Amino acid sequence: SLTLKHGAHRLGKRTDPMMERWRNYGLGQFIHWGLYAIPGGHWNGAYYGGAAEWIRAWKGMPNEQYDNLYKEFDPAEFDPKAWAEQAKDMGAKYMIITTKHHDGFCLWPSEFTDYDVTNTPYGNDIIGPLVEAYDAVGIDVYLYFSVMDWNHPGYRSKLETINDKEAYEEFKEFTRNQLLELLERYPTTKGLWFDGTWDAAWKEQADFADNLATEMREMIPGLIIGSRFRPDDYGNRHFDSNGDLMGDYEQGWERKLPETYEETKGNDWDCVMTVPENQWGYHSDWRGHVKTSYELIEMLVKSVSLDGNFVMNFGPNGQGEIRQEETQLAKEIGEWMDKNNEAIYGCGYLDWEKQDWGYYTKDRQTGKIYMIVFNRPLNGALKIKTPDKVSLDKVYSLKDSSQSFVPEEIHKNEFFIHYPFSEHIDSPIVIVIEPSSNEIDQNNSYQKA
Ligand SMILES: COc1ccc([C@H]2[C@H](O)[C@H](O)[C@H](C)N2C)cc1
Repeated sequence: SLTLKHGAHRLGKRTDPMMERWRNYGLGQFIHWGLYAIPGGHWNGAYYGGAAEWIRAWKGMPNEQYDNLYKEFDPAEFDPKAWAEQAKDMGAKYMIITTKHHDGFCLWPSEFTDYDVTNTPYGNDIIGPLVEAYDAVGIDVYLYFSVMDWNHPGYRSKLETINDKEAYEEFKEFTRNQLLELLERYPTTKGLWFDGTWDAAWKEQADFADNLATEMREMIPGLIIGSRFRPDDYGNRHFDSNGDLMGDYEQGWERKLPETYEETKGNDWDCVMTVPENQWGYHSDWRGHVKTSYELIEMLVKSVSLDGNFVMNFGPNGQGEIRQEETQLAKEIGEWMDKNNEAIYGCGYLDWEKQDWGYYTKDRQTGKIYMIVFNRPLNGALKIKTPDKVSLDKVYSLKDSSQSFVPEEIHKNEFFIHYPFSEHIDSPIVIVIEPSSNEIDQNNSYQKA
Protein backbone atom coordinates (compact mmCIF):
# COMPACT_ATOMS: atom_id res chain seq x y z
CA SER A 1 0.00 0.00 0.00
CA LEU A 2 1.02 3.62 -0.54
CA THR A 3 2.56 5.64 2.27
CA LEU A 4 0.18 8.57 2.69
CA LYS A 5 0.66 11.61 4.89
CA HIS A 6 -2.96 12.68 4.53
CA GLY A 7 -4.85 9.46 4.00
CA ALA A 8 -7.03 7.66 6.54
CA HIS A 9 -5.75 8.22 10.07
CA ARG A 10 -7.78 5.34 11.48
CA LEU A 11 -8.80 1.97 10.18
CA GLY A 12 -12.20 0.62 11.20
CA LYS A 13 -14.98 2.28 13.11
CA ARG A 14 -14.51 4.94 15.77
CA THR A 15 -15.42 3.33 19.10
CA ASP A 16 -15.73 6.40 21.36
CA PRO A 17 -19.03 7.40 23.07
CA MET A 18 -19.77 10.30 20.66
CA MET A 19 -19.56 7.95 17.68
CA GLU A 20 -21.53 5.24 19.50
CA ARG A 21 -24.26 7.87 19.99
CA TRP A 22 -24.10 8.77 16.29
CA ARG A 23 -24.42 5.17 15.04
CA ASN A 24 -27.46 4.60 17.25
CA TYR A 25 -29.44 7.59 15.90
CA GLY A 26 -31.30 5.74 13.15
CA LEU A 27 -33.26 8.74 11.85
CA GLY A 28 -32.04 12.26 11.06
CA GLN A 29 -33.42 15.45 9.53
CA PHE A 30 -31.58 17.49 6.89
CA ILE A 31 -32.68 21.13 6.52
CA HIS A 32 -31.74 23.07 3.38
CA TRP A 33 -32.67 26.71 3.89
CA GLY A 34 -31.26 29.88 2.35
CA LEU A 35 -31.81 32.60 -0.22
CA TYR A 36 -32.73 30.00 -2.88
CA ALA A 37 -36.00 29.48 -0.93
CA ILE A 38 -37.10 32.97 -2.03
CA PRO A 39 -37.33 32.22 -5.80
CA GLY A 40 -38.33 28.62 -4.95
CA GLY A 41 -37.45 27.26 -8.38
CA HIS A 42 -39.00 30.03 -10.47
CA TRP A 43 -37.71 33.34 -11.83
CA ASN A 44 -39.23 35.93 -14.15
CA GLY A 45 -42.17 33.61 -14.62
CA ALA A 46 -39.99 30.74 -15.79
CA TYR A 47 -39.86 27.30 -14.17
CA TYR A 48 -36.42 25.96 -13.19
CA GLY A 49 -36.22 22.20 -13.58
CA GLY A 50 -32.98 21.75 -11.64
CA ALA A 51 -32.40 21.48 -7.89
CA ALA A 52 -33.85 24.67 -6.36
CA GLU A 53 -30.72 25.41 -4.30
CA TRP A 54 -28.73 25.50 -7.56
CA ILE A 55 -30.94 28.12 -9.24
CA ARG A 56 -28.06 30.64 -9.28
CA ALA A 57 -26.31 28.33 -11.77
CA TRP A 58 -29.33 28.47 -14.12
CA LYS A 59 -29.16 30.73 -17.17
CA GLY A 60 -32.68 31.93 -16.30
CA MET A 61 -31.35 33.50 -13.10
CA PRO A 62 -28.74 36.24 -13.79
CA ASN A 63 -26.09 36.09 -11.06
CA GLU A 64 -26.44 39.72 -10.02
CA GLN A 65 -30.18 39.23 -9.56
CA TYR A 66 -29.60 36.19 -7.36
CA ASP A 67 -26.87 38.06 -5.47
CA ASN A 68 -29.40 40.76 -4.54
CA LEU A 69 -31.94 38.33 -3.05
CA TYR A 70 -30.45 38.84 0.41
CA LYS A 71 -32.16 42.26 0.39
CA GLU A 72 -35.49 40.39 0.45
CA PHE A 73 -34.64 37.83 3.15
CA ASP A 74 -37.15 38.44 5.92
CA PRO A 75 -38.71 35.07 6.97
CA ALA A 76 -41.53 36.34 9.19
CA GLU A 77 -42.81 32.80 9.87
CA PHE A 78 -39.46 31.34 11.00
CA ASP A 79 -40.16 29.43 14.22
CA PRO A 80 -37.21 27.26 15.28
CA LYS A 81 -39.11 25.81 18.24
CA ALA A 82 -41.89 24.63 15.93
CA TRP A 83 -39.34 23.04 13.59
CA ALA A 84 -37.69 21.27 16.56
CA GLU A 85 -41.05 20.05 17.92
CA GLN A 86 -42.00 18.64 14.53
CA ALA A 87 -38.63 16.86 14.21
CA LYS A 88 -39.04 15.48 17.73
CA ASP A 89 -42.50 14.15 16.93
CA MET A 90 -41.16 12.55 13.76
CA GLY A 91 -38.55 10.71 15.82
CA ALA A 92 -35.39 12.36 14.44
CA LYS A 93 -32.37 12.03 16.72
CA TYR A 94 -30.09 14.41 14.80
CA MET A 95 -30.49 17.39 12.49
CA ILE A 96 -28.12 18.79 9.86
CA ILE A 97 -28.64 22.50 8.99
CA THR A 98 -27.12 24.39 6.05
CA THR A 99 -25.04 27.17 7.60
CA LYS A 100 -23.70 28.16 4.16
CA HIS A 101 -24.63 26.51 0.86
CA HIS A 102 -22.74 26.91 -2.43
CA ASP A 103 -24.07 30.48 -2.91
CA GLY A 104 -21.94 31.61 0.04
CA PHE A 105 -24.79 33.22 1.99
CA CYS A 106 -24.25 32.70 5.72
CA LEU A 107 -27.20 31.98 8.00
CA TRP A 108 -25.12 33.15 10.97
CA PRO A 109 -23.53 36.57 11.68
CA SER A 110 -20.04 35.97 10.28
CA GLU A 111 -17.18 38.27 11.13
CA PHE A 112 -15.53 37.37 7.82
CA THR A 113 -18.13 38.39 5.27
CA ASP A 114 -20.97 40.89 4.79
CA TYR A 115 -22.95 38.27 2.85
CA ASP A 116 -24.82 37.06 5.88
CA VAL A 117 -28.11 37.38 7.77
CA THR A 118 -27.08 40.59 9.56
CA ASN A 119 -27.26 42.46 6.24
CA THR A 120 -30.81 41.41 5.45
CA PRO A 121 -34.14 42.91 6.54
CA TYR A 122 -34.42 39.97 8.94
CA GLY A 123 -31.09 40.85 10.51
CA ASN A 124 -30.84 38.10 13.11
CA ASP A 125 -28.86 34.90 13.56
CA ILE A 126 -30.74 31.85 12.22
CA ILE A 127 -28.30 29.12 13.28
CA GLY A 128 -28.13 30.01 16.99
CA PRO A 129 -31.90 29.80 17.66
CA LEU A 130 -32.06 26.53 15.69
CA VAL A 131 -29.20 24.97 17.67
CA GLU A 132 -30.86 26.11 20.91
CA ALA A 133 -34.33 24.84 19.95
CA TYR A 134 -33.08 21.43 18.78
CA ASP A 135 -30.74 20.99 21.75
CA ALA A 136 -33.71 21.79 24.01
CA VAL A 137 -35.70 18.82 22.66
CA GLY A 138 -32.67 16.50 22.71
CA ILE A 139 -31.94 16.41 18.98
CA ASP A 140 -28.21 16.67 18.23
CA VAL A 141 -27.27 19.40 15.74
CA TYR A 142 -24.73 19.04 12.93
CA LEU A 143 -23.63 21.93 10.74
CA TYR A 144 -23.62 21.59 6.95
CA PHE A 145 -20.90 23.74 5.38
CA SER A 146 -20.15 24.10 1.67
CA VAL A 147 -16.46 24.68 0.95
CA MET A 148 -17.38 25.77 -2.59
CA ASP A 149 -18.48 29.40 -2.24
CA TRP A 150 -19.72 31.22 -5.33
CA ASN A 151 -19.70 34.56 -3.47
CA HIS A 152 -16.11 34.71 -2.28
CA PRO A 153 -13.72 36.42 -4.74
CA GLY A 154 -10.93 34.03 -3.81
CA TYR A 155 -12.87 30.85 -4.65
CA ARG A 156 -11.44 28.89 -7.59
CA SER A 157 -12.52 25.55 -8.97
CA LYS A 158 -8.99 25.00 -10.30
CA LEU A 159 -5.61 26.60 -9.73
CA GLU A 160 -3.92 27.53 -13.00
CA THR A 161 -2.22 30.91 -12.59
CA ILE A 162 -0.17 32.51 -9.84
CA ASN A 163 -3.14 34.82 -9.29
CA ASP A 164 -5.38 31.79 -8.80
CA LYS A 165 -3.05 30.42 -6.17
CA GLU A 166 -2.74 33.73 -4.32
CA ALA A 167 -6.50 34.30 -4.38
CA TYR A 168 -7.12 30.74 -3.22
CA GLU A 169 -4.78 31.18 -0.25
CA GLU A 170 -7.01 34.01 0.92
CA PHE A 171 -10.04 31.81 0.33
CA LYS A 172 -8.52 29.00 2.40
CA GLU A 173 -7.88 31.40 5.29
CA PHE A 174 -11.47 32.67 5.00
CA THR A 175 -12.77 29.09 5.06
CA ARG A 176 -10.73 28.21 8.14
CA ASN A 177 -11.87 31.43 9.87
CA GLN A 178 -15.53 30.68 9.20
CA LEU A 179 -15.29 27.08 10.39
CA LEU A 180 -13.52 27.99 13.64
CA GLU A 181 -16.05 30.81 14.08
CA LEU A 182 -18.95 28.36 13.73
CA LEU A 183 -17.47 25.96 16.30
CA GLU A 184 -16.79 28.85 18.67
CA ARG A 185 -20.31 30.29 18.32
CA TYR A 186 -22.07 26.92 18.49
CA PRO A 187 -19.96 24.67 20.77
CA THR A 188 -22.79 22.17 21.29
CA THR A 189 -22.62 21.15 17.65
CA LYS A 190 -21.76 17.45 17.40
CA GLY A 191 -20.27 17.45 13.93
CA LEU A 192 -19.87 18.97 10.50
CA TRP A 193 -21.40 17.83 7.21
CA PHE A 194 -19.14 19.13 4.43
CA ASP A 195 -20.17 19.60 0.83
CA GLY A 196 -18.73 21.34 -2.24
CA THR A 197 -15.37 19.61 -1.99
CA TRP A 198 -15.15 18.02 -5.43
CA ASP A 199 -13.26 20.81 -7.27
CA ALA A 200 -9.66 20.33 -8.44
CA ALA A 201 -8.47 23.32 -6.38
CA TRP A 202 -9.69 21.75 -3.14
CA LYS A 203 -8.39 18.33 -4.08
CA GLU A 204 -4.86 19.81 -3.96
CA GLN A 205 -5.37 20.89 -0.33
CA ALA A 206 -4.66 17.61 1.47
CA ASP A 207 -2.26 19.20 3.96
CA PHE A 208 -4.45 22.24 4.66
CA ALA A 209 -7.61 20.18 5.08
CA ASP A 210 -5.91 17.62 7.30
CA ASN A 211 -4.51 20.32 9.59
CA LEU A 212 -7.88 22.12 9.66
CA ALA A 213 -9.69 18.90 10.57
CA THR A 214 -7.19 18.36 13.40
CA GLU A 215 -7.74 21.94 14.60
CA MET A 216 -11.53 21.54 14.57
CA ARG A 217 -11.33 18.23 16.44
CA GLU A 218 -9.16 19.92 19.07
CA MET A 219 -11.76 22.66 19.48
CA ILE A 220 -14.59 20.19 20.05
CA PRO A 221 -13.28 16.79 21.20
CA GLY A 222 -15.31 13.97 19.70
CA LEU A 223 -16.46 16.15 16.79
CA ILE A 224 -17.82 13.99 13.98
CA ILE A 225 -16.67 14.74 10.42
CA GLY A 226 -17.62 12.46 7.53
CA SER A 227 -15.73 11.35 4.45
CA ARG A 228 -16.74 14.34 2.31
CA PHE A 229 -14.19 16.84 3.74
CA ARG A 230 -10.60 15.88 3.08
CA PRO A 231 -8.72 14.95 -0.09
CA ASP A 232 -5.73 12.66 0.39
CA ASP A 233 -2.18 13.19 -0.95
CA TYR A 234 -3.36 12.28 -4.46
CA GLY A 235 -6.67 14.17 -4.38
CA ASN A 236 -8.83 11.17 -3.60
CA ARG A 237 -11.92 11.79 -1.43
CA HIS A 238 -14.10 9.57 0.72
CA PHE A 239 -11.63 6.69 0.33
CA ASP A 240 -7.89 7.36 0.22
CA SER A 241 -5.49 6.00 -2.40
CA ASN A 242 -5.24 2.75 -0.44
CA GLY A 243 -9.02 2.41 -0.39
CA ASP A 244 -9.36 3.26 3.29
CA LEU A 245 -12.24 5.47 4.48
CA MET A 246 -11.24 9.01 5.47
CA GLY A 247 -13.25 10.73 8.19
CA ASP A 248 -15.55 9.16 10.74
CA TYR A 249 -18.27 7.71 8.48
CA GLU A 250 -19.05 7.33 4.80
CA GLN A 251 -21.02 10.19 3.27
CA GLY A 252 -21.28 8.87 -0.28
CA TRP A 253 -24.91 7.73 -0.02
CA GLU A 254 -26.62 10.82 -1.41
CA ARG A 255 -30.11 9.98 -2.72
CA LYS A 256 -29.13 6.34 -2.91
CA LEU A 257 -28.85 3.34 -0.59
CA PRO A 258 -26.56 0.30 -0.46
CA GLU A 259 -28.24 -2.99 -1.40
CA THR A 260 -25.99 -5.28 0.65
CA TYR A 261 -23.89 -5.13 3.80
CA GLU A 262 -20.80 -5.83 1.70
CA GLU A 263 -21.33 -2.53 -0.15
CA THR A 264 -21.01 -0.67 3.16
CA LYS A 265 -17.53 -2.19 3.63
CA GLY A 266 -18.42 -2.48 7.32
CA ASN A 267 -18.11 1.32 7.74
CA ASP A 268 -20.47 3.66 9.54
CA TRP A 269 -22.52 5.59 6.97
CA ASP A 270 -25.59 7.74 6.50
CA CYS A 271 -27.91 8.20 3.55
CA VAL A 272 -29.23 11.70 2.85
CA MET A 273 -32.50 11.63 0.92
CA THR A 274 -34.72 14.16 -0.85
CA VAL A 275 -38.51 13.82 -0.83
CA PRO A 276 -38.84 14.61 -4.56
CA GLU A 277 -36.31 13.00 -6.89
CA ASN A 278 -33.81 15.87 -6.54
CA GLN A 279 -34.86 18.96 -4.58
CA TRP A 280 -32.98 19.97 -1.42
CA GLY A 281 -33.88 23.67 -1.24
CA TYR A 282 -37.50 24.84 -1.43
CA HIS A 283 -39.11 24.46 -4.88
CA SER A 284 -42.71 25.66 -4.97
CA ASP A 285 -43.63 23.26 -7.78
CA TRP A 286 -42.52 19.70 -7.09
CA ARG A 287 -42.77 17.66 -10.28
CA GLY A 288 -42.15 13.97 -10.81
CA HIS A 289 -42.30 11.39 -8.07
CA VAL A 290 -42.74 12.61 -4.49
CA LYS A 291 -41.91 9.85 -1.99
CA THR A 292 -44.62 8.58 0.36
CA SER A 293 -44.07 7.98 4.06
CA TYR A 294 -44.21 4.22 3.28
CA GLU A 295 -41.23 4.59 0.92
CA LEU A 296 -39.32 6.78 3.36
CA ILE A 297 -39.96 4.36 6.26
CA GLU A 298 -38.69 1.51 4.09
CA MET A 299 -35.51 3.49 3.28
CA LEU A 300 -35.06 4.22 7.00
CA VAL A 301 -35.49 0.54 7.91
CA LYS A 302 -33.21 -0.59 5.08
CA SER A 303 -30.53 1.88 6.23
CA VAL A 304 -30.65 0.68 9.84
CA SER A 305 -30.68 -2.96 8.69
CA LEU A 306 -27.34 -2.25 6.95
CA ASP A 307 -25.77 -0.39 9.94
CA GLY A 308 -26.50 3.11 8.59
CA ASN A 309 -28.54 6.18 9.51
CA PHE A 310 -31.26 7.70 7.31
CA VAL A 311 -31.50 11.49 6.96
CA MET A 312 -34.69 12.91 5.38
CA ASN A 313 -34.48 16.37 3.83
CA PHE A 314 -36.75 19.34 4.56
CA GLY A 315 -36.71 22.56 2.51
CA PRO A 316 -38.50 25.40 4.33
CA ASN A 317 -39.92 28.16 2.11
CA GLY A 318 -38.83 31.81 1.86
CA GLN A 319 -41.09 32.78 4.77
CA GLY A 320 -39.54 30.16 7.05
CA GLU A 321 -42.46 27.73 6.93
CA ILE A 322 -42.18 23.95 6.62
CA ARG A 323 -44.35 23.09 3.61
CA GLN A 324 -47.52 21.08 4.04
CA GLU A 325 -46.24 17.99 2.17
CA GLU A 326 -43.26 17.67 4.53
CA THR A 327 -45.43 18.30 7.58
CA GLN A 328 -47.73 15.45 6.52
CA LEU A 329 -44.81 13.09 5.93
CA ALA A 330 -43.27 13.98 9.30
CA LYS A 331 -46.63 13.20 10.95
CA GLU A 332 -47.01 9.80 9.23
CA ILE A 333 -43.40 8.78 9.89
CA GLY A 334 -43.78 9.92 13.51
CA GLU A 335 -46.89 7.77 13.93
CA TRP A 336 -44.99 4.69 12.75
CA MET A 337 -41.94 5.57 14.83
CA ASP A 338 -44.06 6.08 17.96
CA LYS A 339 -45.07 2.42 17.78
CA ASN A 340 -41.92 0.87 16.29
CA ASN A 341 -38.86 2.93 17.18
CA GLU A 342 -37.61 0.09 19.40
CA ALA A 343 -36.64 -1.65 16.15
CA ILE A 344 -34.73 1.45 14.97
CA TYR A 345 -32.96 3.28 17.79
CA GLY A 346 -29.75 1.55 18.88
CA CYS A 347 -30.24 -1.11 16.21
CA GLY A 348 -28.13 -2.27 13.30
CA TYR A 349 -27.18 -5.11 11.00
CA LEU A 350 -28.00 -8.75 11.73
CA ASP A 351 -25.97 -11.32 9.80
CA TRP A 352 -28.91 -13.59 8.98
CA GLU A 353 -29.77 -14.27 5.37
CA LYS A 354 -31.99 -11.49 4.00
CA GLN A 355 -35.56 -12.63 3.25
CA ASP A 356 -38.04 -11.24 0.72
CA TRP A 357 -40.60 -10.13 3.30
CA GLY A 358 -38.40 -7.26 4.53
CA TYR A 359 -35.54 -6.45 6.85
CA TYR A 360 -33.96 -7.62 10.09
CA THR A 361 -32.54 -5.21 12.64
CA LYS A 362 -30.75 -6.15 15.82
CA ASP A 363 -30.58 -4.16 19.04
CA ARG A 364 -26.87 -3.71 19.75
CA GLN A 365 -27.40 -3.79 23.53
CA THR A 366 -30.09 -6.40 24.12
CA GLY A 367 -29.48 -8.62 21.11
CA LYS A 368 -33.22 -8.54 20.39
CA ILE A 369 -33.98 -9.19 16.73
CA TYR A 370 -36.70 -7.35 14.82
CA MET A 371 -38.33 -8.63 11.65
CA ILE A 372 -39.74 -5.55 9.89
CA VAL A 373 -42.23 -6.85 7.33
CA PHE A 374 -43.05 -4.83 4.20
CA ASN A 375 -43.88 -7.58 1.73
CA ARG A 376 -46.16 -10.12 3.38
CA PRO A 377 -46.34 -13.40 1.45
CA LEU A 378 -49.85 -14.18 0.20
CA ASN A 379 -49.93 -17.27 2.42
CA GLY A 380 -48.72 -15.32 5.47
CA ALA A 381 -45.74 -17.64 5.92
CA LEU A 382 -42.65 -15.57 6.78
CA LYS A 383 -39.52 -17.64 6.14
CA ILE A 384 -36.48 -17.25 8.35
CA LYS A 385 -33.12 -19.00 8.16
CA THR A 386 -31.12 -18.96 11.37
CA PRO A 387 -27.57 -19.86 12.35
CA ASP A 388 -27.16 -23.16 14.20
CA LYS A 389 -28.69 -23.69 17.61
CA VAL A 390 -30.69 -20.50 17.80
CA SER A 391 -33.72 -20.86 20.03
CA LEU A 392 -36.94 -19.29 18.79
CA ASP A 393 -38.97 -19.79 21.89
CA LYS A 394 -39.77 -16.10 22.33
CA VAL A 395 -41.28 -14.70 19.15
CA TYR A 396 -44.00 -12.10 19.40
CA SER A 397 -45.61 -9.06 17.79
CA LEU A 398 -44.01 -5.76 18.82
CA LYS A 399 -47.43 -4.13 18.72
CA ASP A 400 -48.89 -6.71 21.11
CA SER A 401 -46.40 -8.90 22.98
CA SER A 402 -49.25 -11.23 24.02
CA GLN A 403 -49.52 -12.18 20.33
CA SER A 404 -46.79 -14.82 20.15
CA PHE A 405 -45.74 -17.17 17.38
CA VAL A 406 -44.38 -20.71 17.35
CA PRO A 407 -42.18 -20.99 14.26
CA GLU A 408 -42.73 -24.12 12.19
CA GLU A 409 -39.46 -25.88 11.37
CA ILE A 410 -39.42 -26.74 7.69
CA HIS A 411 -35.77 -27.64 7.35
CA LYS A 412 -32.58 -27.51 9.43
CA ASN A 413 -32.36 -23.92 10.68
CA GLU A 414 -35.24 -22.95 8.40
CA PHE A 415 -38.66 -21.94 9.71
CA PHE A 416 -41.98 -20.39 8.78
CA ILE A 417 -43.54 -17.84 11.06
CA HIS A 418 -47.23 -17.93 10.19
CA TYR A 419 -48.56 -14.43 10.60
CA PRO A 420 -52.37 -14.06 10.65
CA PHE A 421 -52.63 -11.36 8.05
CA SER A 422 -56.35 -11.35 8.58
CA GLU A 423 -56.87 -7.73 9.60
CA HIS A 424 -56.12 -4.96 7.13
CA ILE A 425 -52.54 -3.78 7.56
CA ASP A 426 -51.16 -0.82 5.63
CA SER A 427 -47.94 -0.11 7.48
CA PRO A 428 -44.94 -2.34 8.16
CA ILE A 429 -45.37 -4.76 11.06
CA VAL A 430 -42.62 -5.74 13.46
CA ILE A 431 -42.06 -9.17 14.94
CA VAL A 432 -39.61 -9.59 17.82
CA ILE A 433 -37.32 -12.59 18.27
CA GLU A 434 -36.03 -12.44 21.80
CA PRO A 435 -32.81 -14.40 22.30
CA SER A 436 -32.72 -16.76 25.26
CA SER A 437 -30.08 -15.77 27.77
CA ASN A 438 -27.39 -18.36 26.95
CA GLU A 439 -27.29 -17.26 23.33
CA ILE A 440 -25.99 -13.79 23.86
CA ASP A 441 -22.23 -13.59 24.19
CA GLN A 442 -20.46 -10.46 25.41
CA ASN A 443 -20.78 -8.58 22.15
CA ASN A 444 -24.41 -9.43 21.70
CA SER A 445 -24.03 -11.55 18.64
CA TYR A 446 -25.54 -14.95 18.16
CA GLN A 447 -22.78 -17.50 18.76
CA LYS A 448 -22.57 -20.85 17.17
CA ALA A 449 -23.24 -23.13 20.16
C1 LIG B 1 -22.91 18.37 -8.88
O1 LIG B 1 -23.96 17.66 -8.32
C2 LIG B 1 -24.34 18.04 -7.06
C3 LIG B 1 -23.53 18.85 -6.28
C4 LIG B 1 -23.95 19.23 -5.00
C5 LIG B 1 -25.15 18.78 -4.50
C6 LIG B 1 -25.54 19.23 -3.14
C7 LIG B 1 -26.99 19.58 -3.08
O2 LIG B 1 -27.20 20.95 -3.41
C8 LIG B 1 -27.34 19.30 -1.63
O3 LIG B 1 -26.78 20.27 -0.77
C9 LIG B 1 -26.65 17.95 -1.49
C10 LIG B 1 -26.58 17.45 -0.06
N1 LIG B 1 -25.32 18.21 -2.04
C11 LIG B 1 -24.62 16.96 -2.43
C12 LIG B 1 -25.95 17.96 -5.27
C13 LIG B 1 -25.55 17.58 -6.55
